[in-house]
Amino acid sequence: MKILNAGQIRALDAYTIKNEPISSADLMERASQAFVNWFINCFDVSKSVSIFCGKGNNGGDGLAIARLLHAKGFQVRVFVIEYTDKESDDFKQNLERLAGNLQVQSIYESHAMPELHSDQIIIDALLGSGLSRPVAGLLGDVIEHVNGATGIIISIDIASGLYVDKPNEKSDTIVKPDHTVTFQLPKLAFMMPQNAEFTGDWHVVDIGLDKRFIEETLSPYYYTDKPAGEALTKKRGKFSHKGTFGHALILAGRYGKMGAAVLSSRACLRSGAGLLTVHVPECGYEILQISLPEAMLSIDPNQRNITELPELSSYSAIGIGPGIGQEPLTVRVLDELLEQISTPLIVDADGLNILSKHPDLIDKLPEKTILSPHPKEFQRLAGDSANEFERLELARNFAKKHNVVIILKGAYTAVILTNGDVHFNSTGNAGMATGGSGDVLTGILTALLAQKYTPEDAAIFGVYQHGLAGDRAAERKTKTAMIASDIIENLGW
Ligand SMILES: NC(=O)C1=CN([C@@H]2O[C@H](COP(=O)(O)OP(=O)(O)OC[C@H]3O[C@@H](n4cnc5c(N)ncnc54)[C@H](OP(=O)(O)O)[C@@H]3O)[C@@H](O)[C@H]2O)[C@H](O)CC1
Ligand SMILES: [K+]
Repeated sequence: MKILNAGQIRALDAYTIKNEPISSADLMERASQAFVNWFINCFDVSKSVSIFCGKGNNGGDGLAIARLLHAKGFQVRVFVIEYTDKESDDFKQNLERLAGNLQVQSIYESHAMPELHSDQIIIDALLGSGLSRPVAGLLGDVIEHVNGATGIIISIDIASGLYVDKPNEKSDTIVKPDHTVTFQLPKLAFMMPQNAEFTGDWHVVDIGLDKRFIEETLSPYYYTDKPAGEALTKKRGKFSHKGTFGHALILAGRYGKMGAAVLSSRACLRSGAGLLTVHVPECGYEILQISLPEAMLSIDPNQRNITELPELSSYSAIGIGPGIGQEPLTVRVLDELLEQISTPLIVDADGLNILSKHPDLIDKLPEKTILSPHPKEFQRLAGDSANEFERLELARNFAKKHNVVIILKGAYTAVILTNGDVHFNSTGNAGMATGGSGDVLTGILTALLAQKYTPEDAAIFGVYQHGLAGDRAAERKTKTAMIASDIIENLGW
Protein backbone atom coordinates (compact mmCIF):
# COMPACT_ATOMS: atom_id res chain seq x y z
CA MET A 1 0.00 0.00 0.00
CA LYS A 2 1.28 3.44 -0.85
CA ILE A 3 1.45 6.30 1.64
CA LEU A 4 0.76 9.76 0.20
CA ASN A 5 1.40 13.20 1.69
CA ALA A 6 -1.33 15.75 2.50
CA GLY A 7 -1.00 17.56 -0.84
CA GLN A 8 -1.19 14.30 -2.78
CA ILE A 9 -4.27 13.23 -0.82
CA ARG A 10 -5.94 16.53 -1.73
CA ALA A 11 -5.05 15.96 -5.38
CA LEU A 12 -6.34 12.37 -5.21
CA ASP A 13 -9.59 13.63 -3.75
CA ALA A 14 -9.97 16.23 -6.51
CA TYR A 15 -9.02 13.76 -9.25
CA THR A 16 -11.60 11.22 -8.05
CA ILE A 17 -14.31 13.88 -7.96
CA LYS A 18 -13.50 15.02 -11.50
CA ASN A 19 -12.84 11.67 -13.14
CA GLU A 20 -15.21 9.18 -11.59
CA PRO A 21 -17.11 11.56 -11.65
CA ILE A 22 -18.71 12.03 -8.25
CA SER A 23 -19.79 15.18 -6.45
CA SER A 24 -17.66 16.10 -3.48
CA ALA A 25 -20.76 15.84 -1.27
CA ASP A 26 -21.32 12.27 -2.48
CA LEU A 27 -17.69 11.42 -1.84
CA MET A 28 -18.09 12.74 1.69
CA GLU A 29 -21.21 10.60 2.03
CA ARG A 30 -19.26 7.54 0.84
CA ALA A 31 -16.45 8.25 3.29
CA SER A 32 -18.92 8.71 6.12
CA GLN A 33 -20.73 5.50 5.20
CA ALA A 34 -17.39 3.63 5.25
CA PHE A 35 -16.73 5.02 8.73
CA VAL A 36 -20.20 3.99 9.89
CA ASN A 37 -19.76 0.46 8.51
CA TRP A 38 -16.58 0.13 10.58
CA PHE A 39 -18.32 1.65 13.59
CA ILE A 40 -21.36 -0.62 13.66
CA ASN A 41 -19.08 -3.61 13.36
CA CYS A 42 -17.46 -2.59 16.65
CA PHE A 43 -20.28 -1.00 18.67
CA ASP A 44 -23.97 -1.65 19.17
CA VAL A 45 -26.80 0.87 19.56
CA SER A 46 -26.70 0.72 23.34
CA LYS A 47 -23.80 3.17 23.07
CA SER A 48 -24.48 6.87 22.91
CA VAL A 49 -22.25 8.99 20.72
CA SER A 50 -20.95 12.57 21.02
CA ILE A 51 -19.53 14.03 17.83
CA PHE A 52 -17.30 17.13 17.92
CA CYS A 53 -17.17 18.89 14.56
CA GLY A 54 -14.92 21.55 13.09
CA LYS A 55 -16.11 23.53 10.09
CA GLY A 56 -14.01 22.08 7.28
CA ASN A 57 -14.59 18.78 5.50
CA ASN A 58 -13.52 16.74 8.51
CA GLY A 59 -16.35 18.44 10.38
CA GLY A 60 -18.59 17.74 7.38
CA ASP A 61 -17.76 14.04 7.73
CA GLY A 62 -18.71 14.32 11.41
CA LEU A 63 -22.13 15.77 10.53
CA ALA A 64 -22.81 13.12 7.89
CA ILE A 65 -21.75 10.38 10.31
CA ALA A 66 -24.06 11.86 12.96
CA ARG A 67 -26.98 11.61 10.54
CA LEU A 68 -26.13 8.05 9.48
CA LEU A 69 -25.62 6.79 13.05
CA HIS A 70 -28.85 8.47 14.17
CA ALA A 71 -30.68 6.67 11.35
CA LYS A 72 -29.23 3.39 12.63
CA GLY A 73 -30.75 4.03 16.04
CA PHE A 74 -27.77 5.38 17.95
CA GLN A 75 -28.35 8.19 20.41
CA VAL A 76 -26.24 11.00 18.97
CA ARG A 77 -25.23 14.45 20.25
CA VAL A 78 -23.57 16.85 17.79
CA PHE A 79 -21.35 19.77 18.77
CA VAL A 80 -20.06 22.33 16.29
CA ILE A 81 -17.15 24.41 17.48
CA GLU A 82 -17.55 28.05 16.47
CA TYR A 83 -13.86 28.94 16.20
CA THR A 84 -14.21 30.56 12.77
CA ASP A 85 -16.84 31.95 10.38
CA LYS A 86 -15.35 29.99 7.48
CA GLU A 87 -17.27 26.83 6.59
CA SER A 88 -16.60 24.39 3.76
CA ASP A 89 -19.43 23.87 1.25
CA ASP A 90 -19.86 20.23 2.18
CA PHE A 91 -19.92 21.13 5.85
CA LYS A 92 -22.75 23.58 5.16
CA GLN A 93 -24.67 21.09 3.08
CA ASN A 94 -24.43 18.42 5.77
CA LEU A 95 -25.48 20.90 8.43
CA GLU A 96 -28.61 21.61 6.40
CA ARG A 97 -29.28 17.89 5.96
CA LEU A 98 -29.13 17.40 9.73
CA ALA A 99 -31.80 20.02 10.42
CA GLY A 100 -35.00 18.37 11.56
CA ASN A 101 -33.19 15.12 12.34
CA LEU A 102 -30.86 16.10 15.11
CA GLN A 103 -30.25 19.17 17.17
CA VAL A 104 -26.80 20.67 16.78
CA GLN A 105 -25.26 22.43 19.76
CA SER A 106 -22.79 25.23 19.04
CA ILE A 107 -19.84 25.74 21.33
CA TYR A 108 -18.66 29.36 21.41
CA GLU A 109 -16.70 29.50 24.60
CA SER A 110 -14.27 27.38 26.54
CA HIS A 111 -16.27 27.43 29.76
CA ALA A 112 -19.34 25.95 28.07
CA MET A 113 -18.09 22.40 27.40
CA PRO A 114 -20.58 19.53 27.51
CA GLU A 115 -20.25 16.85 30.15
CA LEU A 116 -18.82 13.58 28.82
CA HIS A 117 -19.64 10.31 30.55
CA SER A 118 -17.45 7.24 30.46
CA ASP A 119 -20.03 5.14 28.61
CA GLN A 120 -20.16 7.64 25.75
CA ILE A 121 -18.21 7.25 22.57
CA ILE A 122 -16.60 10.47 21.40
CA ILE A 123 -16.03 11.04 17.71
CA ASP A 124 -13.37 13.59 16.83
CA ALA A 125 -14.25 15.46 13.62
CA LEU A 126 -12.57 18.75 14.46
CA LEU A 127 -9.73 18.85 11.96
CA GLY A 128 -8.44 16.37 9.42
CA SER A 129 -5.79 16.43 6.75
CA GLY A 130 -6.37 20.16 6.24
CA LEU A 131 -4.48 21.08 9.43
CA SER A 132 -2.27 24.03 8.52
CA ARG A 133 -0.97 25.31 11.86
CA PRO A 134 -0.84 24.38 15.53
CA VAL A 135 -4.21 24.27 17.25
CA ALA A 136 -4.90 27.13 19.68
CA GLY A 137 -7.75 28.91 21.47
CA LEU A 138 -11.22 27.42 21.62
CA LEU A 139 -10.31 24.41 19.45
CA GLY A 140 -7.38 23.64 21.74
CA ASP A 141 -9.66 23.80 24.77
CA VAL A 142 -12.12 21.42 23.14
CA ILE A 143 -9.28 18.98 22.42
CA GLU A 144 -8.12 19.17 26.06
CA HIS A 145 -11.71 18.54 27.15
CA VAL A 146 -12.05 15.52 24.84
CA ASN A 147 -8.70 14.12 25.99
CA GLY A 148 -9.86 14.44 29.59
CA ALA A 149 -12.91 12.25 28.95
CA THR A 150 -12.88 8.60 30.02
CA GLY A 151 -14.98 7.22 27.16
CA ILE A 152 -13.65 5.73 23.94
CA ILE A 153 -12.37 8.37 21.51
CA ILE A 154 -12.43 7.76 17.75
CA SER A 155 -10.79 10.18 15.33
CA ILE A 156 -12.11 10.56 11.80
CA ASP A 157 -9.27 10.27 9.28
CA ILE A 158 -6.57 11.55 11.65
CA ALA A 159 -6.44 12.88 15.20
CA SER A 160 -7.25 16.58 15.19
CA GLY A 161 -4.06 18.58 15.55
CA LEU A 162 -1.78 15.86 14.14
CA TYR A 163 -0.01 16.65 10.85
CA VAL A 164 -0.35 14.01 8.14
CA ASP A 165 3.23 14.11 6.92
CA LYS A 166 5.43 16.26 9.14
CA PRO A 167 6.47 16.38 12.79
CA ASN A 168 4.42 18.17 15.42
CA GLU A 169 6.01 20.18 18.20
CA LYS A 170 6.02 18.50 21.61
CA SER A 171 3.82 21.30 22.93
CA ASP A 172 1.10 20.92 20.25
CA THR A 173 -2.46 20.18 21.34
CA ILE A 174 -3.60 16.96 19.69
CA VAL A 175 -6.48 14.53 20.25
CA LYS A 176 -5.39 11.24 21.83
CA PRO A 177 -7.79 8.73 20.30
CA ASP A 178 -8.28 5.06 21.08
CA HIS A 179 -8.93 4.50 17.38
CA THR A 180 -8.34 6.35 14.16
CA VAL A 181 -10.49 5.39 11.20
CA THR A 182 -8.60 6.74 8.24
CA PHE A 183 -9.69 7.09 4.63
CA GLN A 184 -8.22 4.97 1.84
CA LEU A 185 -4.52 5.03 2.78
CA PRO A 186 -2.49 4.97 5.98
CA LYS A 187 -0.79 8.25 6.82
CA LEU A 188 2.92 8.79 7.34
CA ALA A 189 2.28 10.20 10.82
CA PHE A 190 0.93 6.80 11.92
CA MET A 191 4.32 5.16 11.29
CA MET A 192 6.16 7.30 13.80
CA PRO A 193 6.47 5.84 17.30
CA GLN A 194 6.44 9.39 18.70
CA ASN A 195 2.82 9.65 17.50
CA ALA A 196 1.59 6.42 19.11
CA GLU A 197 -0.67 8.22 21.59
CA PHE A 198 -2.12 10.36 18.79
CA THR A 199 -3.16 7.44 16.60
CA GLY A 200 -4.39 4.67 18.90
CA ASP A 201 -5.29 1.61 16.87
CA TRP A 202 -5.72 2.79 13.31
CA HIS A 203 -7.90 1.26 10.64
CA VAL A 204 -8.00 2.02 6.93
CA VAL A 205 -11.41 2.10 5.24
CA ASP A 206 -11.80 2.08 1.46
CA ILE A 207 -13.75 5.07 0.15
CA GLY A 208 -13.21 4.33 -3.52
CA LEU A 209 -10.61 6.99 -4.32
CA ASP A 210 -9.06 6.53 -7.76
CA LYS A 211 -6.76 3.48 -7.72
CA ARG A 212 -4.89 4.41 -10.88
CA PHE A 213 -4.11 7.87 -9.57
CA ILE A 214 -2.70 6.28 -6.42
CA GLU A 215 -0.59 3.89 -8.50
CA GLU A 216 0.77 6.65 -10.68
CA THR A 217 1.49 9.14 -7.91
CA LEU A 218 5.14 9.02 -6.92
CA SER A 219 5.83 8.51 -3.26
CA PRO A 220 8.83 7.05 -1.47
CA TYR A 221 6.60 5.62 1.28
CA TYR A 222 4.90 2.23 1.29
CA TYR A 223 3.16 0.07 3.86
CA THR A 224 3.78 -3.69 3.75
CA ASP A 225 0.31 -4.97 4.48
CA LYS A 226 -0.72 -8.63 4.09
CA PRO A 227 -1.11 -8.66 0.29
CA ALA A 228 2.20 -6.82 -0.19
CA GLY A 229 4.00 -9.15 2.23
CA GLU A 230 2.56 -12.34 0.78
CA ALA A 231 3.24 -11.28 -2.79
CA LEU A 232 6.96 -11.63 -2.11
CA THR A 233 6.85 -15.32 -1.14
CA LYS A 234 8.91 -17.57 -3.41
CA LYS A 235 7.31 -20.94 -3.95
CA ARG A 236 9.45 -24.03 -3.33
CA GLY A 237 9.39 -26.05 -6.56
CA LYS A 238 8.69 -29.78 -6.62
CA PHE A 239 12.05 -30.62 -8.15
CA SER A 240 14.15 -28.40 -5.93
CA HIS A 241 16.91 -29.86 -3.74
CA LYS A 242 18.91 -28.41 -0.89
CA GLY A 243 21.35 -26.85 -3.34
CA THR A 244 18.51 -24.78 -4.76
CA PHE A 245 18.11 -22.97 -1.46
CA GLY A 246 21.68 -21.95 -1.03
CA HIS A 247 24.40 -22.40 1.54
CA ALA A 248 24.31 -19.73 4.22
CA LEU A 249 27.22 -18.72 6.44
CA ILE A 250 26.62 -17.02 9.78
CA LEU A 251 29.46 -15.56 11.82
CA ALA A 252 28.12 -15.10 15.34
CA GLY A 253 28.77 -15.53 19.03
CA ARG A 254 31.61 -15.22 21.49
CA TYR A 255 32.19 -16.48 25.02
CA GLY A 256 29.03 -15.63 27.00
CA LYS A 257 27.09 -14.68 23.86
CA MET A 258 26.74 -18.03 22.19
CA GLY A 259 22.96 -17.77 22.47
CA ALA A 260 23.05 -15.14 19.73
CA ALA A 261 24.72 -17.67 17.42
CA VAL A 262 22.17 -20.36 18.28
CA LEU A 263 19.19 -18.05 17.75
CA SER A 264 20.34 -16.59 14.44
CA SER A 265 21.35 -20.02 13.14
CA ARG A 266 18.14 -21.74 14.14
CA ALA A 267 16.10 -18.92 12.59
CA CYS A 268 18.16 -19.29 9.41
CA LEU A 269 17.37 -23.00 9.16
CA ARG A 270 13.69 -22.37 9.94
CA SER A 271 13.60 -19.83 7.09
CA GLY A 272 14.41 -22.27 4.38
CA ALA A 273 18.18 -22.13 3.85
CA GLY A 274 19.33 -25.32 2.09
CA LEU A 275 22.52 -25.60 4.13
CA LEU A 276 23.94 -23.59 6.98
CA THR A 277 27.48 -23.30 8.28
CA VAL A 278 28.04 -21.33 11.47
CA HIS A 279 31.44 -19.87 12.23
CA VAL A 280 31.93 -19.63 16.01
CA PRO A 281 34.84 -19.44 18.43
CA GLU A 282 35.95 -22.77 19.85
CA CYS A 283 33.86 -22.37 23.00
CA GLY A 284 30.77 -22.63 20.79
CA TYR A 285 31.58 -26.04 19.37
CA GLU A 286 29.58 -28.26 21.72
CA ILE A 287 26.85 -25.72 22.27
CA LEU A 288 26.06 -25.50 18.56
CA GLN A 289 26.54 -29.21 17.81
CA ILE A 290 24.11 -30.18 20.53
CA SER A 291 21.54 -27.44 20.21
CA LEU A 292 21.46 -27.34 16.41
CA PRO A 293 22.50 -30.66 14.84
CA GLU A 294 21.21 -29.48 11.44
CA ALA A 295 23.96 -26.85 11.19
CA MET A 296 27.54 -27.44 10.11
CA LEU A 297 30.30 -25.71 12.00
CA SER A 298 33.40 -23.77 11.11
CA ILE A 299 35.46 -23.46 14.27
CA ASP A 300 37.63 -20.44 14.92
CA PRO A 301 41.09 -21.22 16.37
CA ASN A 302 40.39 -18.77 19.19
CA GLN A 303 38.64 -20.08 22.30
CA ARG A 304 36.51 -17.01 23.05
CA ASN A 305 36.24 -14.71 20.03
CA ILE A 306 36.03 -14.82 16.28
CA THR A 307 39.53 -14.04 15.03
CA GLU A 308 39.80 -15.67 11.63
CA LEU A 309 37.74 -15.44 8.50
CA PRO A 310 36.76 -18.83 7.09
CA GLU A 311 37.23 -19.59 3.41
CA LEU A 312 34.21 -18.04 1.66
CA SER A 313 33.96 -19.69 -1.73
CA SER A 314 31.24 -22.24 -0.94
CA TYR A 315 28.65 -19.84 0.47
CA SER A 316 25.80 -18.11 -1.26
CA ALA A 317 24.99 -15.52 1.46
CA ILE A 318 26.62 -14.33 4.66
CA GLY A 319 25.30 -12.91 7.93
CA ILE A 320 27.63 -11.41 10.50
CA GLY A 321 27.20 -9.66 13.82
CA PRO A 322 25.07 -11.31 16.50
CA GLY A 323 27.10 -11.54 19.71
CA ILE A 324 30.53 -11.21 18.05
CA GLY A 325 31.79 -8.37 20.29
CA GLN A 326 34.26 -5.75 19.12
CA GLU A 327 37.69 -7.23 19.83
CA PRO A 328 40.40 -5.89 17.49
CA LEU A 329 40.84 -9.31 15.87
CA THR A 330 37.10 -9.55 15.27
CA VAL A 331 37.20 -6.08 13.69
CA ARG A 332 39.91 -7.40 11.38
CA VAL A 333 37.70 -10.35 10.43
CA LEU A 334 34.92 -7.99 9.40
CA ASP A 335 37.43 -5.90 7.44
CA GLU A 336 38.76 -8.97 5.61
CA LEU A 337 35.23 -10.18 4.98
CA LEU A 338 34.35 -6.86 3.32
CA GLU A 339 37.50 -7.11 1.18
CA GLN A 340 36.80 -10.64 -0.01
CA ILE A 341 33.03 -11.05 -0.15
CA SER A 342 31.27 -11.55 -3.45
CA THR A 343 27.91 -12.78 -2.12
CA PRO A 344 24.99 -10.90 -0.51
CA LEU A 345 25.64 -9.77 3.06
CA ILE A 346 23.74 -8.78 6.17
CA VAL A 347 25.48 -6.96 9.02
CA ASP A 348 23.77 -6.67 12.40
CA ALA A 349 24.34 -6.01 16.11
CA ASP A 350 28.05 -5.90 17.03
CA GLY A 351 28.83 -5.85 13.33
CA LEU A 352 27.05 -2.48 13.21
CA ASN A 353 28.80 -1.24 16.33
CA ILE A 354 32.13 -2.06 14.68
CA LEU A 355 31.07 -0.07 11.60
CA SER A 356 30.18 2.90 13.83
CA LYS A 357 33.63 2.88 15.41
CA HIS A 358 35.44 2.26 12.12
CA PRO A 359 33.66 4.42 9.55
CA ASP A 360 36.28 3.52 6.93
CA LEU A 361 34.64 0.07 6.85
CA ILE A 362 31.29 1.61 5.86
CA ASP A 363 32.84 2.62 2.55
CA LYS A 364 33.86 -0.99 1.96
CA LEU A 365 30.32 -2.38 2.32
CA PRO A 366 29.35 -4.19 -0.87
CA GLU A 367 26.46 -2.74 -2.83
CA LYS A 368 23.07 -3.56 -1.27
CA THR A 369 24.43 -4.92 1.98
CA ILE A 370 21.59 -5.12 4.49
CA LEU A 371 22.17 -3.27 7.77
CA SER A 372 19.60 -3.85 10.50
CA PRO A 373 20.09 -1.35 13.32
CA HIS A 374 17.73 -0.60 16.19
CA PRO A 375 17.39 3.14 16.91
CA LYS A 376 20.43 3.32 19.22
CA GLU A 377 22.64 1.41 16.78
CA PHE A 378 21.45 3.68 13.98
CA GLN A 379 22.26 6.76 16.04
CA ARG A 380 25.80 5.45 16.61
CA LEU A 381 26.08 4.73 12.90
CA ALA A 382 24.61 7.90 11.40
CA GLY A 383 24.33 10.49 14.17
CA ASP A 384 21.58 12.28 16.08
CA SER A 385 18.21 13.44 14.84
CA ALA A 386 15.68 15.75 16.48
CA ASN A 387 12.65 13.55 15.79
CA GLU A 388 11.61 10.41 13.96
CA PHE A 389 10.80 12.19 10.69
CA GLU A 390 14.34 13.57 10.70
CA ARG A 391 15.77 10.17 11.59
CA LEU A 392 13.95 8.64 8.64
CA GLU A 393 15.42 11.29 6.32
CA LEU A 394 18.86 10.62 7.76
CA ALA A 395 18.41 6.90 7.09
CA ARG A 396 17.19 7.53 3.53
CA ASN A 397 20.24 9.68 2.83
CA PHE A 398 22.54 7.09 4.42
CA ALA A 399 21.03 4.30 2.33
CA LYS A 400 21.38 6.32 -0.89
CA LYS A 401 24.87 7.56 -0.10
CA HIS A 402 26.30 4.16 0.84
CA ASN A 403 24.13 2.10 -1.48
CA VAL A 404 22.89 -0.13 1.35
CA VAL A 405 19.51 -1.43 2.49
CA ILE A 406 18.68 -0.26 6.01
CA ILE A 407 16.23 -1.96 8.33
CA LEU A 408 15.41 0.61 10.97
CA LYS A 409 13.89 -1.52 13.70
CA GLY A 410 10.98 -0.25 15.78
CA ALA A 411 7.20 -0.38 16.10
CA TYR A 412 6.70 0.02 12.34
CA THR A 413 10.10 -1.22 11.23
CA ALA A 414 11.17 0.83 8.22
CA VAL A 415 12.96 -0.95 5.40
CA ILE A 416 14.86 1.68 3.43
CA LEU A 417 16.05 0.76 -0.05
CA THR A 418 19.08 2.10 -1.88
CA ASN A 419 16.90 4.52 -3.87
CA GLY A 420 15.51 5.97 -0.63
CA ASP A 421 12.13 4.24 -0.81
CA VAL A 422 10.75 3.30 2.59
CA HIS A 423 8.59 0.24 3.30
CA PHE A 424 6.98 0.31 6.73
CA ASN A 425 6.16 -3.10 8.14
CA SER A 426 2.67 -3.96 9.33
CA THR A 427 3.36 -7.03 11.46
CA GLY A 428 4.91 -7.48 14.90
CA ASN A 429 4.13 -6.40 18.44
CA ALA A 430 5.64 -5.07 21.63
CA GLY A 431 6.35 -8.61 22.86
CA MET A 432 9.18 -8.71 20.33
CA ALA A 433 11.13 -6.10 22.26
CA THR A 434 13.02 -8.90 23.96
CA GLY A 435 16.63 -10.13 23.91
CA GLY A 436 17.54 -12.16 20.84
CA SER A 437 14.68 -10.95 18.67
CA GLY A 438 17.13 -9.10 16.41
CA ASP A 439 19.38 -12.17 16.15
CA VAL A 440 16.38 -14.10 14.87
CA LEU A 441 15.86 -11.48 12.15
CA THR A 442 19.51 -11.76 11.09
CA GLY A 443 19.06 -15.51 10.64
CA ILE A 444 15.88 -15.05 8.60
CA LEU A 445 17.55 -12.49 6.34
CA THR A 446 20.64 -14.63 5.79
CA ALA A 447 18.41 -17.53 4.78
CA LEU A 448 16.43 -15.40 2.33
CA LEU A 449 19.58 -14.02 0.73
CA ALA A 450 20.87 -17.60 0.39
CA GLN A 451 17.62 -18.46 -1.41
CA LYS A 452 18.33 -15.69 -3.92
CA TYR A 453 15.76 -13.20 -2.72
CA THR A 454 17.08 -9.79 -3.80
CA PRO A 455 18.38 -7.79 -0.82
CA GLU A 456 15.36 -5.47 -1.13
CA ASP A 457 12.82 -8.30 -1.17
CA ALA A 458 14.71 -10.20 1.53
CA ALA A 459 14.57 -7.16 3.80
CA ILE A 460 10.88 -6.36 3.23
CA PHE A 461 9.74 -10.00 3.31
CA GLY A 462 12.06 -11.03 6.16
CA VAL A 463 10.87 -8.21 8.38
CA TYR A 464 7.26 -9.03 7.51
CA GLN A 465 7.65 -12.75 8.34
CA HIS A 466 9.64 -11.98 11.51
CA GLY A 467 6.76 -9.80 12.70
CA LEU A 468 4.14 -12.34 11.69
CA ALA A 469 5.94 -15.07 13.63
CA GLY A 470 6.10 -12.67 16.58
CA ASP A 471 2.35 -12.10 16.32
CA ARG A 472 1.69 -15.84 16.34
CA ALA A 473 4.04 -16.23 19.31
CA ALA A 474 2.24 -13.48 21.21
CA GLU A 475 -1.09 -15.12 20.54
CA ARG A 476 0.13 -18.42 21.96
CA LYS A 477 2.34 -17.19 24.78
CA THR A 478 1.19 -13.56 25.37
CA LYS A 479 3.35 -10.53 24.65
CA THR A 480 4.73 -10.66 28.18
CA ALA A 481 5.83 -14.27 28.22
CA MET A 482 7.10 -14.71 24.68
CA ILE A 483 10.84 -14.94 24.09
CA ALA A 484 12.95 -14.88 20.94
CA SER A 485 12.89 -18.69 20.62
CA ASP A 486 9.10 -18.51 20.36
CA ILE A 487 9.46 -16.26 17.31
CA ILE A 488 11.58 -18.96 15.68
CA GLU A 489 9.11 -21.70 16.58
CA ASN A 490 6.36 -19.72 14.87
CA LEU A 491 8.16 -19.03 11.61
CA GLY A 492 6.75 -20.54 8.47
CA TRP A 493 5.27 -19.49 5.16
N1 LIG B 1 -9.67 12.40 0.21
C1 LIG B 1 -10.21 12.04 1.31
O1 LIG B 1 -9.64 11.21 1.98
C2 LIG B 1 -11.46 12.67 1.72
C3 LIG B 1 -11.46 13.39 2.89
N2 LIG B 1 -12.51 13.98 3.42
C4 LIG B 1 -12.38 14.63 4.69
O2 LIG B 1 -11.87 15.92 4.51
C5 LIG B 1 -10.84 16.18 5.42
C6 LIG B 1 -10.01 17.28 4.93
O3 LIG B 1 -10.84 18.39 4.83
P1 LIG B 1 -10.33 19.90 4.72
O4 LIG B 1 -11.54 20.73 4.62
O5 LIG B 1 -9.33 19.99 3.67
O6 LIG B 1 -9.58 20.07 6.07
P2 LIG B 1 -10.05 20.06 7.60
O7 LIG B 1 -11.40 19.55 7.79
O8 LIG B 1 -8.93 19.39 8.28
O9 LIG B 1 -10.14 21.58 8.03
C7 LIG B 1 -9.50 22.55 7.38
C8 LIG B 1 -10.06 23.87 7.82
O10 LIG B 1 -9.58 24.17 9.09
C9 LIG B 1 -8.68 25.29 9.02
N3 LIG B 1 -7.53 25.00 9.86
C10 LIG B 1 -6.43 24.32 9.60
N4 LIG B 1 -5.65 24.23 10.68
C11 LIG B 1 -6.28 24.91 11.64
C12 LIG B 1 -6.00 25.21 13.00
N5 LIG B 1 -4.87 24.76 13.56
N6 LIG B 1 -6.84 25.92 13.71
C13 LIG B 1 -7.98 26.37 13.16
N7 LIG B 1 -8.33 26.13 11.88
C14 LIG B 1 -7.49 25.40 11.14
C15 LIG B 1 -8.39 25.48 7.59
O11 LIG B 1 -8.29 26.83 7.39
P3 LIG B 1 -7.08 27.54 6.66
O12 LIG B 1 -6.96 28.80 7.40
O13 LIG B 1 -5.84 26.69 6.77
O14 LIG B 1 -7.53 27.70 5.28
C16 LIG B 1 -9.59 24.88 6.90
O15 LIG B 1 -10.59 25.84 6.78
C17 LIG B 1 -10.18 14.86 5.57
O16 LIG B 1 -9.40 14.76 6.73
C18 LIG B 1 -11.39 13.95 5.63
O17 LIG B 1 -11.91 13.91 6.93
C19 LIG B 1 -13.77 13.97 2.65
O18 LIG B 1 -14.88 13.95 3.41
C20 LIG B 1 -13.86 12.75 1.73
C21 LIG B 1 -12.68 12.55 0.91
K1 LIG C 1 -10.19 14.34 13.13
